[in-house]
Amino acid sequence: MSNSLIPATILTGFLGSGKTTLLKRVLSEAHGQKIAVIENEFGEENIDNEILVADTREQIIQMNNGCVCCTIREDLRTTLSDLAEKRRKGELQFDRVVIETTGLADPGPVAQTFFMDDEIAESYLLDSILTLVDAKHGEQQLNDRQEARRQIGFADQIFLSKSDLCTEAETAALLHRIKHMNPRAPQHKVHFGEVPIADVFDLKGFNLNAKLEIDPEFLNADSHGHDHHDHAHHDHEHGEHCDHPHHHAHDDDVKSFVFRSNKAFNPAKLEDFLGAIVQVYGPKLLRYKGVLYMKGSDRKVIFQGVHQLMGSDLGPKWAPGETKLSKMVFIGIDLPKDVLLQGLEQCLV
Ligand SMILES: Nc1nc2c(ncn2[C@@H]2O[C@H](COP(=O)(O)OP(=O)(O)OP(=O)(O)O)[C@@H](O)[C@H]2O)c(=O)[nH]1
Repeated sequence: MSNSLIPATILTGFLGSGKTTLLKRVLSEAHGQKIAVIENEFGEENIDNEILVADTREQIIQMNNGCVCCTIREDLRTTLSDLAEKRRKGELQFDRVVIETTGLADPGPVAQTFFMDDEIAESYLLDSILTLVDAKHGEQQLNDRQEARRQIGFADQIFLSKSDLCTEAETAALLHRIKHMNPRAPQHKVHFGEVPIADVFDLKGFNLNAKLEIDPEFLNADSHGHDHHDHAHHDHEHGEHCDHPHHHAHDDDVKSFVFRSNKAFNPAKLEDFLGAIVQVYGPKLLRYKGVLYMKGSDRKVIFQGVHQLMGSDLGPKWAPGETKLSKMVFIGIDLPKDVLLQGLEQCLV
């Protein structure tokens, strides 16, 4: 038991988005689980016994290779390493770790800490990044602050708080905008942090074998224009179409695009291309993930990454009768979509 990897969850969201509210709720509902919480700020409130709090100062260090996108949080590394050691020695018992970032934090260096430091990677498994968005102030925050937009781009799961303070139309518009920034993160409204624990833990956002879930509506909207049906239950004033005026009003720098093809990839070409891409665009790439159809293999290849850190693995076999298809989603800041799509196209057999 103590030898198994400790799951870690990053809880992020802009100032006042409801992180603490959600965390308290989760801690009170996590029946039987002991959760270590790491906060990168001092809370003035009393923390009960089950919660461990470590004071951590914001400090981002640059790694030797000089890549600005490959940073780890040294304070976090030390805290995680101390916690794991205490757990090994039996001095502390906990089943998982939640890291609550400050509202202005960039989740990138926090996430990378789990992949770039061997000692941390041997003790922990990053499960997911959860991003809270304030329904009332989110629109403005996304307009004004890149931190808020990056938090969306990194997310495995979006929680929308305070929708009780907004109209249905406002909420729908915000969720629509977020979906374009990050199509792979499911969206859930939360009322004062009320969420089923299954939406919070063991999401396997960084698991190479996890299925790639992209909202089919998004795929349709992206590739075929406006011939799809709109979100079933929202009574959008603009009817069936995806191109609401609000959609065009925001040209968010955090964007996503999807690559799909029925043709197989040439593995060597693709490896070269992706290697070059992450070298050049690493700082701008937030998250990317794909299920790949490779020539010469009867198995799926799964890949995913954060900034320049990319991992890939053999997945399950293509099932008999299953349509072989590559599907990749890239989420980043001002990515040159056309260059990347054309480049990928050229890696096909
Ligand atoms: N109306 C409403 N208020 C909420 C909801 N969720 C949280 N709040 C309130 O929003 C305020 C901020 O919530 P916090 O949980 O402190 O937010 P936070 O993200 O931890 O804030 P910082 O740590 O300052 O970034 C508090 O007053 C909460 O009670 C919600 O669903 N609806």
